[in-house]
Amino acid sequence: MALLGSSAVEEAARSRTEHVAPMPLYDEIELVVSELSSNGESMSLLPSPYPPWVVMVPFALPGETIRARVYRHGKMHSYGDLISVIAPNNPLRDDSRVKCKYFGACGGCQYQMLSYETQLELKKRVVEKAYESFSGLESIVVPSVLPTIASPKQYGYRTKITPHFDVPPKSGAKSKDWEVRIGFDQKGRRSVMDIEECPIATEVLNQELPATRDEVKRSISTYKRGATLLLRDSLVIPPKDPVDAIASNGKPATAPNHDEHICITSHKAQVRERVGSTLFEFPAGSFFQNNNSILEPLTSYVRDAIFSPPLLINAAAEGASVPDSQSPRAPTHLVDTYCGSGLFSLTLSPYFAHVAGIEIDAASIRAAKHNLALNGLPESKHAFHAGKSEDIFASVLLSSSETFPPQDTVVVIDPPRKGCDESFIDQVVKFGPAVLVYVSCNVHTQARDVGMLLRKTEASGEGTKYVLESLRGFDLFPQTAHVESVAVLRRR
Ligand SMILES: C[S@@+](CC[C@H](N)C(=O)[O-])C[C@H]1O[C@@H](n2cnc3c(N)ncnc32)[C@H](O)[C@@H]1O
Repeated sequence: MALLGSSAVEEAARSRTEHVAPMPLYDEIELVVSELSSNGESMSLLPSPYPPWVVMVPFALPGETIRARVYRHGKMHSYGDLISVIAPNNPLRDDSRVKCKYFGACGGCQYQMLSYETQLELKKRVVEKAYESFSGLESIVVPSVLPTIASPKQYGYRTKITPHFDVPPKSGAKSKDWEVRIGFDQKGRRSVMDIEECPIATEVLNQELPATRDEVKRSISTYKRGATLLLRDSLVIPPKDPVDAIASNGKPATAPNHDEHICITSHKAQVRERVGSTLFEFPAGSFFQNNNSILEPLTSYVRDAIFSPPLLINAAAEGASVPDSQSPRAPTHLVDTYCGSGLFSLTLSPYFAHVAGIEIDAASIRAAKHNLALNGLPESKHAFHAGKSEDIFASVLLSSSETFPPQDTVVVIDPPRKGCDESFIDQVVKFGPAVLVYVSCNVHTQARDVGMLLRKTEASGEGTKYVLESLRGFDLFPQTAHVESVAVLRRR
């Protein structure tokens, strides 16, 4: 941990004191916060005469003097609850900004007391630090991180929430006063908080939540174990068959309003979302990004990053004409790996002659194929493959029916939080596409994979070289410490 300093870390390892906490559990302690961790928790060094030791406390800000109670120890650090802010960092902190009555206890949001500009700046810093610490790349090859792109909606944006609950203990003293709590995890605890509303969730989800909670409370005795509920915002899907549009009284139903939002609670039911002019339908239980308001800016950014590299934009802005030999030819083929129901393949489809998608979830692949027809896109130029990216990437690209010339191909990589399998990176390196766009909700695994990709390319000795052209955060998760990161790599 940088805050401790490498000599303190080495000394603790030598003396085997890394796990010897210098204070007992539940001690209350006064701290001055040094900085924020990438998950938004404050980090403070214990004051002298304690040995070097960090205490992580949520909901506190750099420069603040706080009182905290330690509840868990780790290696050279402990976790504490915030008891009070003795000296707030004004104007960084403004508690009148907080819109949620559960803020400060719920584990969902970390940043409601901050201005939105500060949140964006903190997320830029998270991307910078991730590349400093996890990419293994020399700073000279890492470009300056561009300002974080703001979310058009900063509250009321979450299109999916998953409140959960436990069942009553079978017997014992606790079972007498037990009351069902339906909501989200309490910060730093394994206990569920009872949550009646969530201001970062969309309006229809908040409208539906009371009825869903009441239903669980009414039927709690029928549950053998705890469960997780699903509430998903959807546009109304028009009936396929005109017969469906006949109301039960036999008269034609009033025409449904297809821009109306409804709440879907069944995993198997279809959800509809619109991104720009592209419609997506997918099963409610399958993956789709949770902040619809920023998806059009995100997909347009990826398109522009592919076709208008910053070098060309800068040259054009300065009035210089770019010689043909220097202007890269426009890619014609797109491979969307970890494609879900086709967010990138479908929104970018008009700009490519051939598009392939790879996704592990067969239901999402069925949805992607359905979404082609939904948007009137030709089946002939698209191919969606169900399977693991690491198992089928090379075979998809080498199959005789779909030829993807590496020098004309863009590969979009958008894996889950754990990042890519190394064997997938090996296949990408071997293939050597013209452009790589790596989108990730975990900038730490992204930095690790991008570093690996650049080193493996250098080591391959095939003469292929990539430039890490741009890095930028997108704020898919306002009020929280999470950031989506987009890295663009171009073959030179
Ligand atoms: C972060 S999501 C991105 C989905 C899509 N690009 C989007 O933005 O809607 C990651 C996707 O990767 C899929 N996935 C997970 N492991 C995979 C693997 N080994 N190979 C292919 N897809 C995988 C998940 O099912 C999920 O749909």
